[in-house]
Amino acid sequence: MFWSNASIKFHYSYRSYRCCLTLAFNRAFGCSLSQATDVKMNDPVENAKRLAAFKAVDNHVVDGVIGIGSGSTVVYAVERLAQKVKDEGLEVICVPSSFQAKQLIIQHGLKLGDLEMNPNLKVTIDGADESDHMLTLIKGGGGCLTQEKILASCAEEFVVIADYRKASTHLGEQWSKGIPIEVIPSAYRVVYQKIEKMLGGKSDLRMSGSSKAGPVVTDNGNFILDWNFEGVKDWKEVEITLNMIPGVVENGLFVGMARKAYFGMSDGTVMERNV
Ligand SMILES: O=C[C@H](O)[C@H](O)[C@H](O)COP(=O)(O)O
Repeated sequence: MFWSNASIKFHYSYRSYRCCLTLAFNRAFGCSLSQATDVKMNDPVENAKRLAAFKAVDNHVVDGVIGIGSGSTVVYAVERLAQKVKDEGLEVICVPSSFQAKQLIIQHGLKLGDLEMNPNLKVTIDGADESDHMLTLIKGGGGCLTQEKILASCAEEFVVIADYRKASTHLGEQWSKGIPIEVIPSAYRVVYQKIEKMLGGKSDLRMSGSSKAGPVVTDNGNFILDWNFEGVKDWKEVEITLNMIPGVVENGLFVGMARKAYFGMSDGTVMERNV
């Protein structure tokens, strides 16, 4: 690789900037940069996710089978679970909702289960893209929703963890990317047309971005449509209508499933919502 003088200069000044930052950090807090990974926790959103996740695990996880959702907030829940297994001898079997969740469970040395062996879950802990005041959720922003909904449906308790940006009064207040809908690839076009005809709004086939040409492919080998809804009054009806369209595998509306949510706030507190 050939570097220009300008990029070399930038590289070295960035390195020395990082170095100074590390030293200043170590002096100020008496710990290494690795302990403070961590600097990430200086990010109010990451900190909020972590607070919510830790509190949910502390309040809801007991020995037994636990459903593990997907996304960036769940990372902290798994971290906390692993701590509790190590420090308190908690005995859990973790059932993943995605490839990502499975990797997290394995990386933390937790016991991995599946729905075939462990169909009854004590609790499922999962993130959300948005929640209204009744804990109606939009999920699937990260492409995982079908297994998540299955795990939520198999659990005695379904607990949501999220940061403050996800807590709305009505869906669509903060989340502008629509309702994710997992579809059989060959049917995406007809599903798209039917949704438009039956419910209005517009759908977009979710594309992969720069790392792969073409659409996002889910863990199940399907595509995702993001439906930009308008004027919805009854979310349960919409959830059912979407799932009745041939070719739809599942949609990211979770209606009446969650009874408890923890939202980490920017001031370091955790807001709890129950329904
Ligand atoms: O597809 C992804 C899942 O539904 C996630 O739970 C949701 O997108 C929330 O993810 P995050 O915790 O990263 O905000």
